[in-house]
Amino acid sequence: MQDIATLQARLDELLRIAKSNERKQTNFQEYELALLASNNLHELLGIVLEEHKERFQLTDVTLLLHDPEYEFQRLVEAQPVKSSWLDKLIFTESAHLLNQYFSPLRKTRLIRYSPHQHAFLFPDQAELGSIALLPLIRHNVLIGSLNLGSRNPNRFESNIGTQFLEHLAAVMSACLENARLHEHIKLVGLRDPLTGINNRRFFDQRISEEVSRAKRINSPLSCLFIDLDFFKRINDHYGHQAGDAVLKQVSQLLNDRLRNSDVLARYGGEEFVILLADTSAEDAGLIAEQIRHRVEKTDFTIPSGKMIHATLSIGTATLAQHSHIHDTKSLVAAADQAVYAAKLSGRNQVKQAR
Ligand SMILES: Nc1nc2c(ncn2[C@@H]2O[C@H](COP(=O)(O)OP(=O)(O)OP(=O)(O)O)[C@@H](O)[C@H]2O)c(=O)[nH]1
Repeated sequence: MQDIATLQARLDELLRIAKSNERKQTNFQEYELALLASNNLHELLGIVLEEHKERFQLTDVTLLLHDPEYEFQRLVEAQPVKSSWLDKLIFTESAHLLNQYFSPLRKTRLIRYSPHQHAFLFPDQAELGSIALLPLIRHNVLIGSLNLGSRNPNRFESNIGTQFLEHLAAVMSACLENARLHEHIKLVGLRDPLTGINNRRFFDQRISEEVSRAKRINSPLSCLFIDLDFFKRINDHYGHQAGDAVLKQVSQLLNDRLRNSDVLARYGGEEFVILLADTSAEDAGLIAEQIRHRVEKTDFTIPSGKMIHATLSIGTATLAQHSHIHDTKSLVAAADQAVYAAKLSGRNQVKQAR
């Protein structure tokens, strides 16, 4: 009799566990479907930063993303962001910082919460007992971590199975990457979204046209490569929004200086390029010097309201008849070498390609 009762109790227990697992699985599946059905980055972030917590009865859910080029931040900031997300969406430029939570195995970690070690991942300062840190991996690269926090110290313990969580992390990584690419493609076009000026793709198309034209009418064509000096320091000292503000103001200043026939583009991060049609090497040098001087004298306003200074280095090159600079490739290469020479000679100066 005793045996049957024990057996029955055991069966009841197993049935209870099976039912609970089934509920869990359904919940995970529904959640995954919602992630997969999301249409854009903001919708996806809403699901992760808001729905996740309620659905799985957690105290806090945050997302840490590795964002060395500020791309995610820019895509997120392109639309209004709920203030409640600010403490839940964390960016880092440092792969090292992210790796330190997972290395070397990059496995899901179920651990006791330690304010000393984990406060960065949970800026809300909620009272947490245990946490799960899920590495988000895409194409073998650690792109971020999903951080789940519970007040209950026993909710995430190392002996609990992590299968569901690992599956979820894989789906979330794919969705994040997908949303990022999707937003990126929308922005690519021929304009640079930050500064509103032409982007490199536009420049690459236009330079071939300009070179053909210059050769056809036998007119000089000058190219200016412009690179902000020690720009990393601006980001490091004042934050990347300050760096962005300087980039915008520099593009405005360059734009104001040019004629309609000139071509201005953002070539890369803190690099700009200008094509000056019908402009000799000498005139290009004068224009470059004016630009350099104006930037040096400008008070750039950053979001904190502070005024800061910046300088830039410029390399100029001119395509002309009987010169070794005679096609697109040699023109770009010569201007690039000249700006490099300007940097080497101490920055905040103009160098002309020979
Ligand atoms: N804020 C901001 N920073 C950017 C952007 N694109 C690139 N950067 C930053 O520009 C910096 C360029 O750094 P470096 O290539 O080391 O050059 P630098 O500090 O300007 O030094 P020099 O060119 O040698 O004078 C990096 O820190 C990038 O993160 C952007 O769109 N916005």
